[in-house]
Order: sequence, then C-alpha cells, then structure tokens
Amino acid sequence: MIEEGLVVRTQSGFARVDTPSGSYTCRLRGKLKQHHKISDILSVGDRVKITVITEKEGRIDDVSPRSRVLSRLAPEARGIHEQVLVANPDQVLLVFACANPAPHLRMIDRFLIGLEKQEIPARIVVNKIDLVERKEIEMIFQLYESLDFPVDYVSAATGNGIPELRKQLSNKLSVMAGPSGVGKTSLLNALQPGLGGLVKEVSRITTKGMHTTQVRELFPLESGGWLADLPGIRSLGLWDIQPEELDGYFREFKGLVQDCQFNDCTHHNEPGCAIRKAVEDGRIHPGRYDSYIRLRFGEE
Ligand SMILES: Nc1nc2c(ncn2[C@@H]2O[C@H](COP(=O)(O)OP(=O)(O)OP(=O)(O)O)[C@@H](O)[C@H]2O)c(=O)[nH]1
Ligand SMILES: [Zn+2]
Repeated sequence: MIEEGLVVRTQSGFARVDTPSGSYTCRLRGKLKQHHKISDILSVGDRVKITVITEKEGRIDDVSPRSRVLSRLAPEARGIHEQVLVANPDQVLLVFACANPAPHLRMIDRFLIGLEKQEIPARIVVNKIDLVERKEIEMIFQLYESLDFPVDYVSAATGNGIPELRKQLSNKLSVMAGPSGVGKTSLLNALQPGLGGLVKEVSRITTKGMHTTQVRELFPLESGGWLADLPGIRSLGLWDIQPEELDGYFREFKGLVQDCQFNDCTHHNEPGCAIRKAVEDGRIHPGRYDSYIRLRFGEE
C-alpha cells in the first residue's frame, strides 16, 4: 500500500511519518540513500510517499519538493555544512520578553535578516506583557509592525493574548525560536497544556552534547497544525549572508539603495548615501541602521 504523509520525527536514520491511515517508522528507500546522507534529503516537515510494510513500519520512496526550508550552517568535520532544520515551515515565531530578560533588538534584527533571506515569514511574539506598561512595550515593537512584521503581545502568566496567538498557529507549521528565559516553555503550556514539557524533553536530548542523537520533532496542535522548536538558538545566527547582500534583507532599505551615489555603497561613510540620508530624515529607524552597521562590519 502506498500512502502520502508528513515527516514528524527524525532520529538516527529513521523517520516517523504520519499518514491518514496511521503513523509509521520508516527508513529511506536504498536508491534515495545512495547519493545523500539521510539528513540532507529528509527533515521534519517533508511531505513523502511511503510504502507501508507492516502495521508500524514503512519505507520512504519519494520526498516532495519543498516550498522553503529553515536551515542553518553547522560546523562539521569536513567544513561548514548547511543543515536543514525544518522543511516547509509556514512561519517562525521569534519569542522575546518585554522584560526579564529585556529584548535584544539587534538579535531580533539578526533573526529577521536570516529569515528574510530564507523567505520564511516571521512573527514576533512579545511575552511577559504583564511586567511592563503596554504603551512602553508598543513604543519598542511598533517599529516592527511598521515594517509589516506581525507582532503578538502575550503573557503566558495571565493568559493575555494567548487565544489570539493560538489562532495564528492553527493549521500551520510553525517554528518557535527565542533566547533562554523569555518564557517559551510557559508559552507553549499556555497554548496547550503539557506541550511545553514535551518540547523541552526533545530539545534536551538534542542539545545535551556534541555526539548525542539529533532528534527533530513536530508536535501536533489541538487546533490543527504543528509546532517545532529550535534548539541551540545561538548557532542559528550563522547564515551564509555575504556583506554585499545584507542591505537587501533590510526591508526599509530596499527602495532606497539605488539612490546611493555609489553602486557599491556600504552605507557607512560614503558621500551621497541615500540610506544615511533616510536615517537623518527619520525614514529609517536609527536602531535598525545601527543593527545593519554592526552586522555588516562585524562588531558586536
Ligand atoms: N511575569 C511573567 N513571567 C513569565 C511569563 N512567562 C514566563 N515567565 C517566567 O519566566 C521564566 C522563564 O520561563 P520559561 O518558560 O522557563 O522560559 P524558557 O524560554 O523556556 O526558558 P529556557 O528553559 O531557559 O529556554 C520563568 O520563571 C517563568 O515563570 C509571563 O508571561 N510573565
Ligand atoms: Zn548608501
């Protein structure tokens, strides 16, 4: 019997595939494996065709083309390697807190740039809104709303904003990322009781050490859809972005760079720079310009 399904878990050469008729533990068909490492062609989020072998086992015959991938550059023995984390994600939730820890705007920008490059829609989720005046929080984050990034204001502690966020996850494959301590686990539990613990357990296995098993998993949402968690947030910053292409991933720079006097303007010290002029005129936020300069010239 042939079935179509979704890869919901990968672990040491095996994949769990959910299909309308059930869930199967699968290996890749030999022919597919010949040319690649399994991790290069198969990831959670992949749509696959399988042949059902037993009630619990199957064989993956075919992997569908991906709409997009969330990947990162991972150091390996033979050099840097692009590692697919999630195939076909609909969106990435960047979770930050409005206090404890205070939001790190440059980190937000760094993630947004990477996602822009990979053409993955981003949502910014601002947690712990119970700790700060709403006006103060919006002053910081309305910048991102003005750039057309959706921003969700929530409190895992009080439940404020949680039903709205739940709606945004429904029937989508969402990936959650964010620095330590912002309340991801609490947020997942608020969205769906028990979910935080499940996610934490899998990421604990994966980030325990260099040589432990890499487990990737999609967690089903009761409202329909799936959620994946990104372990090792720091390495996610490693995207293959050339300095010259960086300005192309700042949305608000896009329509302006062609007005710079020099074609290869770095928007730093050059005369006739349209970007610096826009910063002076208030059309580009100074914080975003600062992020650009730091990313471009590698200062921390
Ligand atoms: N005031 C307030 N505190 C919160 C909220 N959400 C989480 N916290 C607290 O923030 C701390 C961190 O929450 P966690 O859910 O463990 O955060 P995490 O992002 O999973 O953290 P890591 O395990 O370090 O990745 C805990 O003390 C939570 O009680 C919130 O909405 N408001
Ligand atoms: Zn310029």
